[in-house]
Amino acid sequence: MEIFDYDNVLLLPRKCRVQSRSECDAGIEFGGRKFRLPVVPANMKTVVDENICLWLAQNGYFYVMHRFDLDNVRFVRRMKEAGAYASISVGVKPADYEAVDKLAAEGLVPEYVTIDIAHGHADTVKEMIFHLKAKLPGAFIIAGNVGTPEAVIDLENWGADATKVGIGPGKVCITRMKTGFGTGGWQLSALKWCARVATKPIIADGGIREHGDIAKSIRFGASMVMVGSMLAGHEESPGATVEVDGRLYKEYYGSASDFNKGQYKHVEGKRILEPVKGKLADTLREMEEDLQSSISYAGGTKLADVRKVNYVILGGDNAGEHLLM
Ligand SMILES: NC(=O)C1=CN([C@@H]2O[C@H](COP(=O)(O)OP(=O)(O)OC[C@H]3O[C@@H](n4cnc5c(N)ncnc54)[C@H](OP(=O)(O)O)[C@@H]3O)[C@@H](O)[C@H]2O)C=CC1
Ligand SMILES: Nc1nc2c(ncn2[C@@H]2O[C@H](COP(=O)(O)O)[C@@H](O)[C@H]2O)c(=O)[nH]1
Repeated sequence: MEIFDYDNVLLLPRKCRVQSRSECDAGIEFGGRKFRLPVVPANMKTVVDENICLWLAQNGYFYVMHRFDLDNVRFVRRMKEAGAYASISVGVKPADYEAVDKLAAEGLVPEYVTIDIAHGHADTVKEMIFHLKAKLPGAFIIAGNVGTPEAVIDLENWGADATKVGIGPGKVCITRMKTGFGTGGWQLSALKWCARVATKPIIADGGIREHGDIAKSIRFGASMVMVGSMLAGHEESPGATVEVDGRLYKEYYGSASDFNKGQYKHVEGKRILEPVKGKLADTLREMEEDLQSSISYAGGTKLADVRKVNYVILGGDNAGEHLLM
């Protein structure tokens, strides 16, 4: 198997077919809705909050609300009252089952439910998928996180409508160091490996450091890309603002960090400071423009055209050109 990652792959251009990049559509259909970008901010407490999720929904973006210290029933009700779609996260513990039951009892069916646990290739996820299918039929179920084709096949067979791939490539992740496991350092080739067997959409989760990494994720099989650090640290981001040597930063911490958990137990995440980088809307607009450029370099007019390009691997044992024959 070829092993590579975002920083040692480049995509190869094809003859341009547009007069202007504005002709290129970076939008994506996902779970029955069309979104402006194949990008979803990570469902983390320092990346999204209720107001950001509502803004994203009302402005044509996909979002997944986090599941920490949150009343999912109240959140779904608020989104519905605002005329927006609801997209929540759940875990696999008794409190998560209770929340699902309450939603069902009140007739509040979220359009999207993400089962979000560290080791998503698990019977606990299978049981939650079955429960969601029974109690909230019609919800689009995303399940993860996983990092192998076997896991993608199992989750799909258990009923997941999309899978989330990425164990440990995140910027505040320490899973690799703490456990010796994961896709950190080879996330892009793990995505390619998983996408070969997937029959439903994949969300590539973690490790995006540049806007161009979004196009690379699409090339190797992602339908959607989950982004944490690059979408944290904005003026409206929920993390606390910290001043260091006269410069402003926002905190960004892992969901499995002691900062999120409130205790030091099974910690697999850390806290960092992200320089404050303006408004979220401006970053998303720039991502869209950059993706439109990517599509034009691919010789296409739509996102799926990026899937057709050749690529090179720079340096290392797998270095070379890879042509689609
Ligand atoms: N993408 C990634 O690489 C990672 C992401 N995270 C994020 O951190 C957050 C917290 O995750 P998580 O700790 O799973 O959530 P929870 O604390 O809600 O735990 C979910 C359930 O899974 C169990 N569990 C957790 N890790 C493992 C494991 N390695 N093997 C077996 N069972 C496990 C827990 O039990 P118990 O605690 O008793 O073991 C619990 O029953 C999530 O948002 C998750 O996405 C965390 C780590 C890696
Ligand atoms: N191993 C851990 N992974 C975590 C934790 N909290 C979140 N995450 C994952 O990271 C991505 C975001 O990655 P980034 O590179 O874009 O910053 C997020 O979506 C989760 O999957 C954690 O505590 N430990």
